[in-house]
Amino acid sequence: MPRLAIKICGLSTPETVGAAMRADATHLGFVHFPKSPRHVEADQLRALAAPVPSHVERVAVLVDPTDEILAGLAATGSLTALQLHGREPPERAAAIRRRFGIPVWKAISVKTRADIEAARAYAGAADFILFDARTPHGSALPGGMGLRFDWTLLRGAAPSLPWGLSGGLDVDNVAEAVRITGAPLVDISSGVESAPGIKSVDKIMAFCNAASAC
Ligand SMILES: O=C(O)c1ccccc1N[C@@H]1O[C@H](COP(=O)(O)O)[C@@H](O)[C@H]1O
Repeated sequence: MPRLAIKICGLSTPETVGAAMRADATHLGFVHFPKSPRHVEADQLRALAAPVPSHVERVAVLVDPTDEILAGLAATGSLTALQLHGREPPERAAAIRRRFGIPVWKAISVKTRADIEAARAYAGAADFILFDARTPHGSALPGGMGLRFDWTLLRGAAPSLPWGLSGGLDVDNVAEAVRITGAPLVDISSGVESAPGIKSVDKIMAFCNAASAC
């Protein structure tokens, strides 16, 4: 069976990037969204990603980004994927993929089974679907709030693209999440923090150990 892929998201310091690499995370995520406590500028992202070996994926997390923002990030030459975490429709995802030549992940906010079905519209437009919990109306952030959705909604869903699970994962629930959903990738941000935006080396290690045992 292929190993479970692990994405540690919202990294913003060399120490925690190092911890994620030592813990064998397969994907590192960098948030570029000024409202987020995890926001990193393009130069910071480039510096953080510099020591990361090429087999470890580097994913930028964005919310309804303009082409100008995307051009600045693409110019770092550091990224292997763009995670669109806003309201980008399939046409926008496809246009971004075409223009920047970087694989596109689309985050889908899930509350009901219909949300999971809606992801099918991204076949041919995006490369990967990330199912995340829907944040309450009026929230400051569309993700990274430690909220989970009903994982049983993914039972028998057979998504039309490669996919992963995020939203409210932590060291104590990751095994159950993978058992219920069969997710090939798990993505975590606030579950490996000691406070919003402050990643914990110990929590990163513990989460990766637990996920690797799945
Ligand atoms: O983490 C953020 O600040 C963030 C901001 C804007 C969009 C997405 C964001 N985070 C993503 O949300 C999911 C779930 O996070 P959590 O584990 O529930 O805290 C994850 O993919 C983050 O990349």
